[in-house]
Amino acid sequence: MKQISILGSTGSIGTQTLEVIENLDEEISVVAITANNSIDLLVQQAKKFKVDYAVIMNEEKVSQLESKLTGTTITVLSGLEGLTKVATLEQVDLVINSVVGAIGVRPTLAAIKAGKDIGLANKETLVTAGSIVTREAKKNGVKLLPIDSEHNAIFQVLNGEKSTSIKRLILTASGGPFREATASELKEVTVEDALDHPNWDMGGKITIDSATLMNKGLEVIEAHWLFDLSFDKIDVVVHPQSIVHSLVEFKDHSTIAELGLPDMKVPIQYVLTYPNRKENNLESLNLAEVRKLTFEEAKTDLFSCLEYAYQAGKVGGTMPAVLNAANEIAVSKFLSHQLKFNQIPELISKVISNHQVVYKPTLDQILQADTWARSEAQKVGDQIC
Ligand SMILES: NC(=O)C1=CN([C@@H]2O[C@H](COP(=O)(O)OP(=O)(O)OC[C@H]3O[C@@H](n4cnc5c(N)ncnc54)[C@H](OP(=O)(O)O)[C@@H]3O)[C@@H](O)[C@H]2O)C=CC1
Ligand SMILES: CC(=O)[C@@H](O)[C@H](O)COP(=O)(O)O
Ligand SMILES: [Mn+2]
Repeated sequence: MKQISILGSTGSIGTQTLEVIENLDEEISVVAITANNSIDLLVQQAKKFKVDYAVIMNEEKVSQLESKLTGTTITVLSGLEGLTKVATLEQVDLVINSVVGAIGVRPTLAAIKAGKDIGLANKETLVTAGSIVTREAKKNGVKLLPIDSEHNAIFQVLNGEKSTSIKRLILTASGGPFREATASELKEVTVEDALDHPNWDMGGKITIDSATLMNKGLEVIEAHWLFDLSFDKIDVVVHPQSIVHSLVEFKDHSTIAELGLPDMKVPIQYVLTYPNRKENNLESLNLAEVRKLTFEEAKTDLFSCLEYAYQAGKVGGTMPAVLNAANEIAVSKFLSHQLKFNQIPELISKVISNHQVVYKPTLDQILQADTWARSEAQKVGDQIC
């Protein structure tokens, strides 16, 4: 039986992972689950899935969690140490990383060094430390199985095909809720408007990233590392229906895509059962009902985050970590009404232009750049709002 740890079990991907496991015609044992603050949901999941470990990131909530799990055999752990411990447990075969943000870097690296395969939803880990994560994965013979819908689609299309056969990848983007907005309308959008994604029901941070197109920018960098391709071979096309999850154009001009209804349970299940496919009760795609699949260019003049991500990716070194950290701060400021929507790219642009890049960085240098960018972003945020 496959044994797994789920980092971030209380989030959008985490809860859907548990739902897939519950409905799967294959026994998967959930050994450990983790949350940041959501104690009640964590306790409910821990009891239902009879886990061995429940981890709470926020150290202030440990005693609360302990008291709610009194009388069970579940071990309570906390903080980054707890996350790292459950990512490296002897009995675990696969670690699902569905936390949000660069906080996922250390547990992912620890899991890889312990020889665990990774089901990776947490794109910020690859954006921040892709060079080290992919190097260590190769060295330790572990699989990085992408959960992110576009990368999962490409992974399925490639199915072991050599990267030298690829002409280019084409990542699809929904365009987000402001695909048709003008520059002046973008200045006035609210948090509520930005959280209203047209096709996907996701956590707050990624939903804002989709609205700014930073999500697609992060995904371009994620694809660079996962599929070992230069940035000039990774394109983005806006596809408002989110039915075509991404495409690969091969050298011979065959272009192959993976299609489906927008439902993350499909890529999650593929990762859980990989390399096998299992029956499920999800809905079939009915193209006659969908009727129209449309495609258009991304408006990088209005959504400059996508351009900044390409630039940061091409510069390399510590720059993508800085882009990511600045974005994490900008999004959290926007969500707490301290920044306007159109100030998100402004803040990121100022932070990346103030950064002194370290090329071929060590993990410590990457994490230092991440820390620097967070504090710089706070300063810039205070100046511009
Ligand atoms: N949702 C989706 O459909 C998709 C998501 N992704 C990626 O997957 C990742 C997760 O996204 P999503 O599930 O939407 O996010 P959510 O915000 O819904 O969930 C995040 C999870 O991580 C936990 N968490 C949050 N902050 C921390 C922290 N500082 N330390 C440890 N744990 C933390 C949360 O705990 P708590 O509940 O206590 O806050 C929660 O369990 C992101 O990287 C996202 O980009 C990729 C493709 C699709
Ligand atoms: C479901 C998923 O993979 C998200 O990353 C999704 O792609 C977000 O939608 P956008 O295409 O709007 O960024
Ligand atoms: Mn995606």
